[in-house]
Amino acid sequence: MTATAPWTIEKPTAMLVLADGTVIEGKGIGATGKVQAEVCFNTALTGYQEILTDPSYLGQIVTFTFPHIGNVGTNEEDIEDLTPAARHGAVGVIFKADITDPSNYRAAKHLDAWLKARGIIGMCGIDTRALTAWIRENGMPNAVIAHDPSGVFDIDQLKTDAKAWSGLEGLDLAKQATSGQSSQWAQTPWVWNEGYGALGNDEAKYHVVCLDYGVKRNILRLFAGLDCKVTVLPATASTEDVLGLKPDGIFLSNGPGDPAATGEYAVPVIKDLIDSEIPLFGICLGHQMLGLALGARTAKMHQGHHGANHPVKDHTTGKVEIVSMNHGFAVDSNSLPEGVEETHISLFDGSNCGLRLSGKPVFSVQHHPEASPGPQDSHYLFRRFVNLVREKKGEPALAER
Ligand SMILES: NC(=O)CC[C@H](N)C(=O)O
Repeated sequence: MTATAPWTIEKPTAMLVLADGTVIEGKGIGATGKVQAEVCFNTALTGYQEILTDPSYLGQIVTFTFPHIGNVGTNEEDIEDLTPAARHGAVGVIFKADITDPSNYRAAKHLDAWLKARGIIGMCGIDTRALTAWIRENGMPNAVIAHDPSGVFDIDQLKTDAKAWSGLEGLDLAKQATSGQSSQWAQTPWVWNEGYGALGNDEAKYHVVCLDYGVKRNILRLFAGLDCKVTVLPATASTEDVLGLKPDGIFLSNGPGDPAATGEYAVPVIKDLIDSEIPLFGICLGHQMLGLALGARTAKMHQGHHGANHPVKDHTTGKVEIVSMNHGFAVDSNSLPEGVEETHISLFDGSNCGLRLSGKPVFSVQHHPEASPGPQDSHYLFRRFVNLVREKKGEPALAER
């Protein structure tokens, strides 16, 4: 008797077709249909629901290197996008193993049903190690993922679709991922056995304005946990919209797509905000856009950084933090103009992970200090930001760690 590999598919109901014509067969899961996107791999062992709902993944298909995804089901709490109805997040997903029935006290829905409801097209039963190795070798490919329970696919058409997609480079997705209207945020971080809390109006000492390019909820919660009420503004907000709110601090959020493609509407506003002398903090896309506003360049990476186990060094303290990452573009360290200091680097490849502007309360990081999912080593960056606000008000600094 010949052993059958667990990923052998008798009747494929899903296809991943890469722009170079590679065809990978699998079993369809989640929503049906087809979508063009870039494939990236994520090495996190936990937190699939937060990953899939991170708006920074818009335009991407995530292949998880961890083989068993879905074991703890899904719930209403672990969603990261501000407007879940708009479904800003990953558009496709790839797992090695099929999804098992959930086993967790927080599970409210099977991952397969949740993927269907959210419109995420998926496939399982493929050798995700081989796909990951392919991406490491060749870079993140443009592709089409298709799921059809009939098992009938027009492969030539899928190849044409995969080739025809112009990719993430030059693509502005921040305008699409932004919540598009102003809103208030006061929810504080999740606490074991208690769930999420709320910051009362009289407890809010500071007011932070967040420019939303596709913000994750846990970033806003960490601000609220440090006595900051947050006003979230759309990506296209003007300098006057921001300054009119008289913020104590300004935050530039994470988000999808190419930072350089936001140059026309967002970067000029960020330049004005730097001049305002109000403490300014950026994360991921916000970091890249701040870099552009300061005169640096950004570039597409080969395989990007997506995971929850990346070592990053903070030059300002000499400490190494293990962080959550999700980016496919990066600020080119060699392009940092005078007066802009590189504060953090990736210990995987030396790429830029942070900057600050000398003489101004302005800094940003490439990684995701809010974690969600991931280690919480970088939470100190939120205190670093609040300390800039406190310094301006003549208040003593909080301990960073
Ligand atoms: N997480 C993010 O904000 C991602 C930023 C940008 N879209 C990138 O891929 O590099």
